[in-house]
Amino acid sequence: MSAADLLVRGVTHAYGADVTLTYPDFTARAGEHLAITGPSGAGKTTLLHFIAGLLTPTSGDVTYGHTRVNALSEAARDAYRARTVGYVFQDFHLMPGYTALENVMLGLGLAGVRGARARDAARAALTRLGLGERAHHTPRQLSTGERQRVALARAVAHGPGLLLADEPTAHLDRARATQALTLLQDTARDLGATLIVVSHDPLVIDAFARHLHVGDRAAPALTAVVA
Ligand SMILES: Nc1ncnc2c1ncn2[C@@H]1O[C@H](COP(=O)(O)OP(=O)(O)OP(=O)(O)O)[C@@H](O)[C@H]1O
Repeated sequence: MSAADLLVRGVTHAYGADVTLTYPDFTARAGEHLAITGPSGAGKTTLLHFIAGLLTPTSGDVTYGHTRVNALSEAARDAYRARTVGYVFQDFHLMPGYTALENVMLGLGLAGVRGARARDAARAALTRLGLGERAHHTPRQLSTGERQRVALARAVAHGPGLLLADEPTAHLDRARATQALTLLQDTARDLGATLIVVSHDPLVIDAFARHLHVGDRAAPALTAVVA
């Protein structure tokens, strides 16, 4: 899967009657790296969920290539996500009873890659991320940094065009955080994927040339600050 342009236009979202989030329009070109910043509660994770097709905004459009993600049926959104998106969740979301290899294979299965091909691709992704020796360990037997690398291996094994990461340095010390960030950026570059990272960590923000600021929802005018 090669990367395509991502367009976000006129997106708002209401969580019940109390919370309405309004987003700046922006475009991420194929293969671009973008950091989404902003205060806690501004709606950064929610925006990542729209892009991943995990959630449909109340109004507006999220378009990836020729796909209007918000207009897809639930089944089509699942298929879009499985084939097009690699998502590294803040808490990794690994299956505790499965080994690292099996966790990566599960993700590949969703993308339609099964059997020996899935095993080979999962092994290759784990090896590329320095986890070849840890493939048969379960998440509980792995360090936090290793778990994060398994989550990254699962996110990239199927060659997604869009790689999304939510607070990828949140659980790591500075040295590990730098390593994780470099890994994310290098992996995205190798894949030719568009990389979008949500973070309020200055380390992450400094590592990205392009930023999109999602403002506090109390402020009516939200602006995109694009370097
Ligand atoms: N399922 C939900 N139901 C109701 N409100 C929600 C739900 N999910 C998020 N919200 C609210 O929407 C707002 C935006 O949440 P979101 O998690 O997207 O923000 P964020 O910028 O990622 O925050 P943080 O930096 O603290 O993780 C918050 O006020 C949050 O409480």
